[in-house]
Formats: sequence, C-alpha cells, structure tokens
Amino acid sequence: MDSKLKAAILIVSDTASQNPASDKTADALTAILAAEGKWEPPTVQIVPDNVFEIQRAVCDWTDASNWYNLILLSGGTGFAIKDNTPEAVSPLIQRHAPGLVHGMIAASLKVTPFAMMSRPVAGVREKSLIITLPGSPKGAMENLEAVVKLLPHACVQTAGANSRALHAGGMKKLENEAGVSPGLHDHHHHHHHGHGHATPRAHTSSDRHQSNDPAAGPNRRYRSSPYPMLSVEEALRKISEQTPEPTVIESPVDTSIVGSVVAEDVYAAEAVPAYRASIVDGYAIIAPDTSNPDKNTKGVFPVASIAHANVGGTLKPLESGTIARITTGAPLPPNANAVVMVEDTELASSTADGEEEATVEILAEDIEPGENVREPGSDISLGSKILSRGDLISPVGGELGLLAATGTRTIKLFKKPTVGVLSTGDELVQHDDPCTLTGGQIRDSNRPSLLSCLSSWGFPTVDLGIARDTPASELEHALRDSLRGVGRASSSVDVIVTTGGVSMGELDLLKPTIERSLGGTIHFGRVSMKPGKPTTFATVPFKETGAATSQQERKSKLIFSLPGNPASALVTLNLFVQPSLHKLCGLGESSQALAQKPWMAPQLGLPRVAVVLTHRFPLDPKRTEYHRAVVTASRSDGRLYATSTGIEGVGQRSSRVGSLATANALVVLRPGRGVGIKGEIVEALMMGGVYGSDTRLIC
Ligand SMILES: Nc1nc2c(c(=O)[nH]1)N[C@H]1C(S)=C(S)[C@@H](COP(=O)(O)OP(=O)(O)OC[C@H]3O[C@@H](n4cnc5c(N)ncnc54)[C@H](O)[C@@H]3O)O[C@H]1N2
Ligand code: MOO
Ligand SMILES: [Mg+2]
Repeated sequence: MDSKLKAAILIVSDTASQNPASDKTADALTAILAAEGKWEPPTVQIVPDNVFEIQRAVCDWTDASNWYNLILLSGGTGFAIKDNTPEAVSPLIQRHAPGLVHGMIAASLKVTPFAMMSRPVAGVREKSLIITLPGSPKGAMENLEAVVKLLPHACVQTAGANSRALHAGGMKKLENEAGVSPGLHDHHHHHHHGHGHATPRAHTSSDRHQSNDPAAGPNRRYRSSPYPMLSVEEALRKISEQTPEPTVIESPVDTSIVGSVVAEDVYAAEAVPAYRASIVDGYAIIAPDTSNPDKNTKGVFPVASIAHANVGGTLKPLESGTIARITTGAPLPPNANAVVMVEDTELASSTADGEEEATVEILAEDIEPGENVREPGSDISLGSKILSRGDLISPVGGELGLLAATGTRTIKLFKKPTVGVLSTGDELVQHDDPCTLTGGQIRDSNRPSLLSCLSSWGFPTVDLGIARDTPASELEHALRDSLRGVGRASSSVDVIVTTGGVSMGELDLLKPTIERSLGGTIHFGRVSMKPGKPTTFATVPFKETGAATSQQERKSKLIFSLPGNPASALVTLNLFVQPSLHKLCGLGESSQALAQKPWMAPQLGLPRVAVVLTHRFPLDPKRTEYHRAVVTASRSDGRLYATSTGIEGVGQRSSRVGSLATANALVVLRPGRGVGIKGEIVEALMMGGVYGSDTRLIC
C-alpha cells in the first residue's frame, strides 16, 4: 500500500453535540488508527442522536467524490429509546458485513457480558466500509481493536482492488497480524444458507417499517397494503398535527410581501396626515368660531399666499381678513382653519399685470372651522395599531397601503414555505422534449401542473426535476439534496411534493425510501378517496446546517407523496398540501380582531360552499369522490350551480388530467348515498374563482 487510507469518525451523542469537549472517544479511536501507521489522521464530526443527521454525515462521506475508506460511528448503539445509530446506518448499507459484527461482539464478550447490550452493524456503502462502535471510549476501543488489523485489507477490497492479487500477496500477513487462523479464511466460500422459506410476509415483527423492503423479491412483497385506510378528515388531522408552527421573518415592505401573513402587530410610526391638510382645491380661510354671532364667511378677500401640496419649508401665517389659495392635500397656512371649495368662489379682481388673482369673493356663508380640513393623524393616528398578527397582506392593496403611508420600512411576517416538486418514474420524459415517445414513455405533466398551481397560491417553488426509479438510490439522493438545497435543488425546501411511486408496484419506492433511507415517519399511506387513494404523507427530521443543535432548533420537513395519476396528483395537492401550506405561512394564526369576526377569519384549505347539481353525478360506492366540476353563480336566484367536467365513460378517470381543465371546484360526493341527482345540494370545494352566469370569473 503506497498511500495511506482515509478514515472518518462520527461521534453520535446529544451531549457531545452540545459540548464537543466532553467527547473522549474520537481521540481514543484516532490513537488506535495512528498506531497502525496505515491511516491518514481521521476526520471527526459530532452529531446528535438523530437518524437524519447520522445518515447525512455517512452519505457525505460515502457518496461524494471525496469519499472515505472507513467510517467509524461511535454511540447510539444501545437499547435506550434515543439509540438509533443502527437504524440510521442499516438502510444505507448496501452489503452487510456480519463477520465484523461477530468479531467485535466476541471480543467484547471476553471483557464484559454487557457486550450483549450493543447492537453493532457493519457493511459496505459505495466504496466505503462502515462500522458502528459503542459510545463509551472503552467499549469503542475494545471493538475497534478487535477488527483494526483487518480493516486496511477490507477497505482496499471495498474500494475495488483486485481481490485475487491481494489474497496472493498480503493475506497471510494480515491473518497473522490479526491473529486469525488461516483455516478460517480457507472456508470463506462455505456460506450458511439459512432456512430459505419464502415467507409470504415481507417483514418480520422486529421490522419497525411499514413499507416493503425494496431488497425483498416480488414473492416477499405485501399483497395488500399494510397502511390503514384513513378517512380524508383523519388524514387532514394528521397533516395539521405534523405541520410545524410558522416561522417569523423580518422583511422589507415592498410588493413581494403580498400574500404573506403578519406575525406581529404593527403600530403607525408616522401620523397620516402629518400636518393639517386641505381636502379640496380652494381657499384657506380663517372661519369665525361657530359661537361668534357674526359667523358669516361671505365677502371679498385679498389672496395673500399660495399653498401647494408639495411645498417645503415654512408657510407664512394667514393674517386676519386675508385668504390663501390652496390645493387638495396641501398644508394649511398657520392661522387658517377651513377651506372653501373653488366652486364656491368668484374672481373679484386681478393683479396689475393681469396674471394673478388679487381678490376673491367667497360666496358660501356658512363655512365652519375645520371644514374641508384633515387634522394631523386623523386618517392614521401616530402609534395606532394599523395591522394585527394574523392579518393577510392582500393583493387588494389596503394593507400594503397602510404600511407605505406610515413609512413602515420592515415588517415581521410568517415565512412562506418553499415547496419543491419532484416527479418520479423511469417512464417520464420532460414535457417539451422534442423526441418521439417510445415504448412506455409518457410526458411529465405533473410537474408543470403542480408547479403552476403552487405558484398561483403565492408560494415560492423549486423545480426538482425527475427522479428515476432505477437505480433506487437516485430517489434517495434527490430527496436528500432537496432537503438540503444542494444538487438539483436551487435552495432548500420546506415541503417536498412528489408524484408517482406510492402504490403497490415493485417500482413504487417512495414509502420505503422515506422510511428506510431518510429515517422519516409515514403518517399515512392510504386515504379513502377517489382519486388519490395511495396519497402518502411523511415527515423527516431535519436541522438546518449551521444552526445550533438544541432539540428546539430541529424541525421536521414535510413530504407529500402524491399518486402519479395526473388527476389524482392535482386533486390531492389541492386537498392535502394546501391546508398545510396555509398553516405554515401563518394563515391559521388569526388575530384577536379576526377571532371576534369569525366570518372573516381565514380558513385553511379550499373554501367550502354549497352547490346545486345541474345533472346526475355518478358515485363511487366506497370512497369519497372529489368530482371535478365547473361552478357558476346564477344571476337570477343567487345560487351556485355545479356541472361536471365529464361524466361519460372515462370522464373522471384518475389518469385524465383534462378532468381538471376548466374545473374550478371539487364536488364532494360521499359514499353510501346513491347517485347525486339533479337539483340536489351538495358540498363543493372551490379551487378557483366562481364563474358568473355570463361565464366571466366574478371572484
Ligand atoms: N394493485 C394496486 N394497484 C394500484 C392501486 C392499488 O391500490 N392496488 N392503486 C391505484 C391507484 S388508485 C393509483 S392513483 C395509482 C397510483 O400510482 P403511483 O402513485 O404508484 O404512481 P405510478 O405507479 O408511478 O404511476 C401511476 C400512473 O401515473 C403516471 N404518471 C406518473 N408520474 C407522472 C407524471 N409526472 N406525469 C404524468 N403522468 C405520470 C404513470 O405513468 C402511471 O400511468 O396506482 C394504482 N395502482
Ligand atoms: O385513487 Mo387513484 O388516485 O383513483 O387513481
Ligand atoms: Mg405505481
């Protein structure tokens, strides 16, 4: 071996991740490797007992171009609930190395029976050998010492060296060094084949995952879905429970904040108007007090000054018996207390040059003090509450107007979640690829339609492209990269929406990938609805890189894995993803003011309305159907009418994305009630604005 081998050590410990100085194991393991003289000084990293973070570190060290020959993990291999290192590492291992595991346990057992309380795993991922060790320095050292002599050889083989050459040369030496009997090695082709019963179950009871093991053949896969069938309401409840609380950000006040929800009450930093302003174009006057017996304002007055809306500097005070010409919005000169509209005046005389007004006659006799004057702060008083937590900055412009008028430069808002959209499937072709489709190829219609729908709701989106089903690791890498904002993801996403691969086929890999490779939790994998039965919702633990490692800083990211069928994907995006995004962007945080006006409090998800069916709607007998329809408001009776986008033949088939073209509503048809008959009133969920009876969109 000319050059030295590269090793990395991952310390898995909540304590050490808070206080790196408390870790003694990394130094102990480094010393053992150093004594061998075959290793470069190892790279050391510390992570908490968190499946996703363990997996991220291991994948960084195995999958990148800068990979390590050996990855040692220490900690999290015991029986405590938080010990999940084997669970994190096992799914990443492509070829297991039970011999190393046996060797380590056997060696430790000579020292203590507690060796039985360790659950080590070892094996190969890509070109790296991964071994988990106990967390205590003593236990970790014992285990590593038991196998350390073998590791250079094992790593060289793992990295792809010609094994025969190695066996011929260095093997004897290694065996002697390791104290292993050469005889053992001679028998290494003598496999123990196990019992070989092909059980119909895909899983043993010790398997904590619900999903199929992708490594199990078709004969070992589930023949009926292991996921309980949830009602739509139960599914929505789980989504709401798992959706994290919204995050607060501070943002500059500009048009980009439209569609955001206010996170903190906003108070006016400036009064509007800031000065006494005229409401009309006319003449500022000194109107007599109403108690004054001679309060007639009629008469001819000299025009002493001119006040325009944009004048700077100080205005000359108005002297008694004079008036000042003034424009709408302009500040009144001091002493003036009312404005007469120009329409209520007449020119009495001009200046000598004939260019200007010299005197003006006021025709109105009853102008009162304060008339046509906006007092300072009378529109918005200084320090008054202009927006409340929970208010939506609407595209109508009122809220942005208040902020702008008061010179509010930044505002605390709830961050809008960024949504990544990933299509999955070997059959998919980019929609605008000029190629001619061959075999089972289809155009990827889900990505453009989902991205457009999400953008129309005002959420930032990231196009994550297409992940192939084969090799299976492509999906895993695509999801991992998307969560971290690297590779195909231009920025990190809060929510991932995938389509395809969630049903019962052998290439339906979403569920196993989320559970087994990302350490995620699937909260549901089937919903009693049509379309959208295999809709899957999961969370994966995640910590932003660079953030402190306390538990509170760790957030879940959400994965909605929607069915591949295009109509199913769009319907479930509307039904399940939208309410979660609404909660994430703060729409659930309705202000106290709104709570007192429940009709104004924003509801999460699609608005619900009652509609009259214009014809017979066929019904699925078992699952609630979300029938795509056009809802129109009648001018004559004020009611909403629903017409299907297609009831004949395949009209509502899940593969028919056209069932959503022109649709603005999902008519909810609950099972067990027979067909929907003409004239019946049912519930509909509005996806878009209602059409007027003259087919113009009216809201
Ligand atoms: N044995 C069973 N088979 C199926 C069941 C079941 O319960 N048992 N459920 C059916 C239902 S319901 C649906 S919905 C689909 C869901 O399928 P998957 O989510 O697994 O999706 P795929 O198998 O990948 O694809 C299904 C279909 O959709 C097309 N597709 C996929 N992605 C796209 C895309 N981006 N753009 C356009 N079309 C796409 C794909 O080519 C397939 O035709 O499973 C049923 N099977
Ligand atoms: O439930 Mo699937 O979405 O009908 O075709
Ligand atoms: Mg499928």
